Amino acid sequence: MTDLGPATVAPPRGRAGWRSMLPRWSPKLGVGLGLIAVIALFGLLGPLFVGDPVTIRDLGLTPPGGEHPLGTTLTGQDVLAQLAHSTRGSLHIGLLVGVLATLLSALFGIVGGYVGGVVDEAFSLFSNVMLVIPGLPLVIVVSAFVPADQRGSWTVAVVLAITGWAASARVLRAQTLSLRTRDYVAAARVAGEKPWRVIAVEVLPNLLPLLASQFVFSVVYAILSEAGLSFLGLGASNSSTLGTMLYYAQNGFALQREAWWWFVPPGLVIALFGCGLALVNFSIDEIINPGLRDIPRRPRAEAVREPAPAARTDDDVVLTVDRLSVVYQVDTPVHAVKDVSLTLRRGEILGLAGESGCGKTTLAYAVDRLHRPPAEITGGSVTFHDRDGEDVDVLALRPEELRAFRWSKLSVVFQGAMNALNPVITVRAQLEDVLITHRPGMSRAARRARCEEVLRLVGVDPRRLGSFPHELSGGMRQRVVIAMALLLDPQVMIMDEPTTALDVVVQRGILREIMRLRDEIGFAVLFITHDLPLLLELADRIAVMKDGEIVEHGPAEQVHREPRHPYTRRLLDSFPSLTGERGAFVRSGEPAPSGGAR
Ligand SMILES: Nc1ncnc2c1ncn2[C@@H]1O[C@H](COP(=O)(O)OP(=O)(O)OP(=O)(O)O)[C@@H](O)[C@H]1O
Repeated sequence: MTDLGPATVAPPRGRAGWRSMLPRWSPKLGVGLGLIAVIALFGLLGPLFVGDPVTIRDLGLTPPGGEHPLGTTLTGQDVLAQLAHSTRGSLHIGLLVGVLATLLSALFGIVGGYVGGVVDEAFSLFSNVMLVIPGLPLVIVVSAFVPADQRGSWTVAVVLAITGWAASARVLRAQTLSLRTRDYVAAARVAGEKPWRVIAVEVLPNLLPLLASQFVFSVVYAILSEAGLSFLGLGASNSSTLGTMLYYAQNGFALQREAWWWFVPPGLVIALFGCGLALVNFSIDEIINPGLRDIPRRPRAEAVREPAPAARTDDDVVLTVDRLSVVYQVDTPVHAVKDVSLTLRRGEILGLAGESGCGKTTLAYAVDRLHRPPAEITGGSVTFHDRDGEDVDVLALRPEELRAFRWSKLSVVFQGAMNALNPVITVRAQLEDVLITHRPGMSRAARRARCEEVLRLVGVDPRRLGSFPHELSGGMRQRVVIAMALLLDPQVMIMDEPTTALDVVVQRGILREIMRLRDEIGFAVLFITHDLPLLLELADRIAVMKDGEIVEHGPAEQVHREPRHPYTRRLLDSFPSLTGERGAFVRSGEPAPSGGAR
């Protein structure tokens, strides 16, 4: 199933793995790197070409021009020379703090999180204490405590580093706690690797994008904080930085004298450098969470939808999907659903089978418009034929209409949906929530009665309404989700591998329940699975999907006895001796005569 959840950092494997940890080229990254490169070069090489920044001339304040492209200060010192040396000083402190704070946060966050136990508790306590101490006042106190003549750039860097690592350590700890439970980390531990090696080889590479982002953040924090400290007269005494420049400009009443050339350049360099680092940070964020990437906007000429069919051709049809196409607009666009046409009749179970990756989930999401960028519907239509005779063009519904349509006319049960139940809310509250949203006029008593009714329908004791999800078995939770999908008496239910996570016996029980409910209530089901033999037992009609296309479509019996497409034959052959007589197990609950109960 398409993973729409939050992205996690995948373990690096081989060259491709390392390449995936580099930021993708984007205008943001280009501008960010450009700004950083220009300012870094200016700081590195500029001092070699400009004169002495401390030389006092008998010029006083002079505006930019001639010999002094950025003018002079009150004491006749060249602003350009000061700017070049100050940029170097600020970069020096920024880099020192970036490295120190990143090392500290890695030590307390990663080592603590991985080792656990007392070490983690002690490290965590220390990080928390550092976190609640207000940063700037502490920096001011510590800086003021160190005598001015000993307050070099190293001292200032150390002070800033010890006040700026704790938040990053918390983030790294949380990520490490999650990583240490991953199978490949457990495998390395079981294989007898030493803890430092597991951290270095298995854990650290996964945290590199995060560490890089923390480093960038620390550099920005350091440059800005140092500027603040220097502005207050508490900065490094032996070096000039952009902050000291601003401090002297302030002391020389540059603003009042309208000597903009004195304070604007250092302010601008700080702002542009921060801006450059922030832009690079965006690109690093995109490695950690690819979902943040910009989706390239493509011309939508081919995406013009055809209007939905004006009228249904068959009174029995409840859903018509006509030539639906869905494309994932990524670097190399993925045409996941190609011109798919399906009709679903009232009360029928239509099975959609196909191997993993053929586009089943994408289709299920698109039919209910639950797809998210980069997925885009590039053509076709979805029409819902309501009981009352109205035809609804699903792709044309406005957001409000769509909200009302979903769940009450067409509900969806996704693979692993049982895990979607909120663990801290009772089953009753979660069921009632749906009714409160969609049936605001319903009385409390009626809501309760309906919740009990649907639970009974799916074979769960209504006394379980007061339970929390963790108090139910996986099968019961899945039944609760199906009950939730039934609450508003929908005419169509889309079920995407609803029982895959369950053991065979529970799976069979639920499938029998679905068939019984379909017979009792009469809703139609679009049942999606990779398990074709299962559909042979369950579905009335079957559509077989391959590479985004429907390659075969017909009554289940026909698909079973006379599969026309070679792919269908291959799918059937891949489950040779496991398939009993069609329908024997699910429909009657008896094992198949061939002894092939699946
Ligand atoms: N976010 C995405 N970006 C790019 N391609 C994607 C994205 N999500 C899915 N795809 C691609 O779309 C195609 C269809 O995926 P989909 O998840 O719909 O398949 P599926 O048949 O439901 O598979 P499964 O049974 O394993 O869930 C696959 O080739 C997949 O790689």
